[in-house]
Amino acid sequence: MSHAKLTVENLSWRPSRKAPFILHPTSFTLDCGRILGVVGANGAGKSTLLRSLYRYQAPTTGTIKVDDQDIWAIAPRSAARIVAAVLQEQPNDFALTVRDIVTLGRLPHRLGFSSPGQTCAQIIERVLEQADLSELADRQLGTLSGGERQRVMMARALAQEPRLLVLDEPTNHLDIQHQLELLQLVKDMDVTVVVSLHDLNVAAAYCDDILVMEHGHTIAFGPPEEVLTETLVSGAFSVTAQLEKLSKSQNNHFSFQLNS
Ligand SMILES: Nc1ncnc2c1ncn2[C@@H]1O[C@H](COP(=O)(O)OP(=O)(O)OP(=O)(O)O)[C@@H](O)[C@H]1O
Repeated sequence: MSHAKLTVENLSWRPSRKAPFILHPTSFTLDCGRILGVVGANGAGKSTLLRSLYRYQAPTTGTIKVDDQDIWAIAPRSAARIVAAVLQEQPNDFALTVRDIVTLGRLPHRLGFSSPGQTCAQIIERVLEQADLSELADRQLGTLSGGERQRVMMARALAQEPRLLVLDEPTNHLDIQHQLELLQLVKDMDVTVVVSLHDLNVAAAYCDDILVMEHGHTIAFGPPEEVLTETLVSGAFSVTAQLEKLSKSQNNHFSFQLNS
């Protein structure tokens, strides 16, 4: 895998010509290998932004470039060699085994209907191990827990060897250990990442940059310590946010109260 620079310029989206914009024009640059956390209240437009980034929903305006390649100007198969996604919705290929599903991640790299070669098999075994799935490799998807399935989707995306990885709330369904392991895996990978997260403390701990959305607008972009202030977070989430330094870890930590 190799990471890439992501350049988003004037990106917007609305469902139709007469409909209001759900994503208002947004521009940002994410440097090679950085992790961008996208945060915002329910309905702020996070998934809408991500859908254009993983080439599912065509932008109404603007461009998305991974290094110099405009992902909406190339064929879907070529784009699938550059961008991979892990989504909230999980597939229902219940009869396929974990290894079958992870092997699907290699499809964009295969010629026609050729069968997977030795390099491909090595990549699959490596990502199964990275996602702590080696022991489940021959189990059918339908027999796995929600958290195990989520890790399978992560392994499939890694098998794609993307330069940009887009994750829409990837820690849903995961217990604390597997949440931390998945985020550490993301951090250790040689790939540029855009991830939507609801937990601001997790976002601050694992992301290099944060993009805050409110009503379809990008209201802040930058390193967590600059962006995630009490005032901005309180406004974006309509709560009273309090930031304190934890005495043991010295990490910044948000706590929240309903506005009185
Ligand atoms: N195809 C569509 N047609 C009309 N409205 C849409 C469409 N897709 C999304 N929306 C609306 O756009 C808004 C933003 O949705 P989006 O899913 O991007 O928000 P989100 O920040 O990901 O929310 P959540 O945290 O709840 O997942 C929501 O009000 C949603 O109902």
